[in-house]
Amino acid sequence: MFLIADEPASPGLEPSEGSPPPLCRREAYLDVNVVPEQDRDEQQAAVSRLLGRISELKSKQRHLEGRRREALNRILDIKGSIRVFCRVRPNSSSTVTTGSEKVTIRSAGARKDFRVDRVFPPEATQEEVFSEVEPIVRSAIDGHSVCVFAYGQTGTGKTYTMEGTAHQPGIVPCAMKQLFREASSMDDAGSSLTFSMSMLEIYMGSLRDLLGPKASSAKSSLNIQTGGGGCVEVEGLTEVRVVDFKQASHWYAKGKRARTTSWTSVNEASSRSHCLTRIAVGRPASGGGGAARAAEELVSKLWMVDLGGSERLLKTGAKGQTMDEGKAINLSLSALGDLTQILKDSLGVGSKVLMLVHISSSEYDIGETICSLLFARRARGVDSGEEASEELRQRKEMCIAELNWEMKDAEEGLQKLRTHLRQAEDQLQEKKKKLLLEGSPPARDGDPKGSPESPQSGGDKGGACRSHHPSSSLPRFMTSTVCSRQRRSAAGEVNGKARPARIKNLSAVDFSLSQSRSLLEPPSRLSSYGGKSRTAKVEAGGGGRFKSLPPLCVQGNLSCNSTDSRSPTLARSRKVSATPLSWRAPVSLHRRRMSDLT
Ligand SMILES: Nc1ncnc2c1ncn2[C@@H]1O[C@H](COP(=O)(O)OP(=O)(O)OP(=O)(O)O)[C@@H](O)[C@H]1O
Repeated sequence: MFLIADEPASPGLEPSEGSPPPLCRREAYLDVNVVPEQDRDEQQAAVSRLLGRISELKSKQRHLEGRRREALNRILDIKGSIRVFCRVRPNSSSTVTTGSEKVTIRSAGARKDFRVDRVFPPEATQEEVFSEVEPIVRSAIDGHSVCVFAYGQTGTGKTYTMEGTAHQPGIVPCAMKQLFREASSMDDAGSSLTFSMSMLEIYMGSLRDLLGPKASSAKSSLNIQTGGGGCVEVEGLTEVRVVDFKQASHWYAKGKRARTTSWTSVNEASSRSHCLTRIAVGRPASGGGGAARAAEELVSKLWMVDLGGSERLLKTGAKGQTMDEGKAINLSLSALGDLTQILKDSLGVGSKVLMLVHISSSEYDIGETICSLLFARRARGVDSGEEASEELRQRKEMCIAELNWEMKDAEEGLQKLRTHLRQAEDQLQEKKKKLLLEGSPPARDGDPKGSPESPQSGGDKGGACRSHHPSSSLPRFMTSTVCSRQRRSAAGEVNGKARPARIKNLSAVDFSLSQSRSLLEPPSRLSSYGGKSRTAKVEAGGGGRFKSLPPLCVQGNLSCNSTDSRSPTLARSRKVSATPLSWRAPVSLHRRRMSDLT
């Protein structure tokens, strides 16, 4: 059988009565689309070989993606699962001086140093800030839940850092862009990821859905529901599926418009609320288990939170008050108390928390600046000025350098693999086309050899909804006191068992616990701090998975390996029934108490 070059490819086409003249047949024989009968088997074999090659490349790709992911996760573990950065707002003042990990406050002949994980001086750009945040955001793609908080005195640049401007985009838009970029570079695995977005604010004690239809954008009653496995859902919260950065930006702009801002004497566009942007990254649950199982998704959440100004009440609500450090810290803890219930499934084992503390360098703001830095110290889990020994720091740095190398190596390997994969897939398409033209169906694409496990689904996915009780692993600065637990148990939460909960009860309890705790503590002063060092954070057991690392990395207290078996995942489809009660007033409750004190 011959096909004529200009004719449409019609499998099984036979020469008709008025067949073309011999010349025409001869031309057709020279055409590239013509596959002589005897070549068919060879073509089929070539297709099979290509399918095998593609399968092999994909398997290597999964392996390298796994290596990259593990290396990143270990880097983040070594750096600490709760990290604190400090950004200093541009101001012409010498009260605050900065090093790469140190902020120094000078006032009235006194001086105090505060250590954080990274300092961004006034001249730091948005790109510089995001470059440090980026690995943490990336781990959301890898299946970990991530919370990024901007905290600090009003007017110090929290919204600037999180939202940015049209020309200087902040963390939220940059993170959205990065998530989609990462997903698109992951080929098959990336295309199975889903992204959905929600925005809410906590305003005057109520939750407001910022992406809801106009009618419901007024104060609405959203309930916090805790599923059996500890998964937290805000019932009724709008969740929009987004497929690219453009869509995500559109919804983000809508949410920002709905956010309540108003004028205060301190900041012309002061945020009067905590604004929470959530991007839920969904991936198919691995492990088979039939159609029902396949329909399930594992979800990790990236929360980006712009907290309301930390001292507004003291400065604008209670004018003329002398700054009291204890009260200010108390207020900041209370702000986080607002969020405890909403975020509790994203703050446990395996999750990454980043607190971006914003300070002003002005002498006038020194009280709030110190409060913010004290809070940063507390959040970081370092109660004393003593830091890890120089030796330990060096070991950490060595380990991180090795793991960075490992990650870079894997990324380069992935880059090459992608090129080979593209080439093989192009060749396969060519071959298939030819076989189709020939009239014989090409061999079916088989699944890649080996397990079709999604690269994101294996291993420790502490960030995806977990079946352990999340409150058992909340960061220390968000955990409850004995007093609050007693009150909580009186309110009906028995033995920490997860059960449907309304935020009204728990949030109010968390609030008062934070408050009572700080009020019981003596006000902090520049000179006296005591407590534990942070070295325990980098002590990770385990070994053997990074055998190529130098001995330094696996000896002593510090290991590049960390395994965590306590992070089973929970499919998002688990939901609990609605409780038609709204929650209200923890903030206003708190404010009343604060004003009682002032
Ligand atoms: N690093 C910075 N570089 C340039 N401008 C900044 C920077 N930080 C803050 N600003 C500017 O300072 C002003 C106040 O910042 P912003 O609104 O972000 O403060 P905020 O901490 O979010 O305040 P509030 O808690 O009251 O909402 C804005 O005009 C912002 O553009």
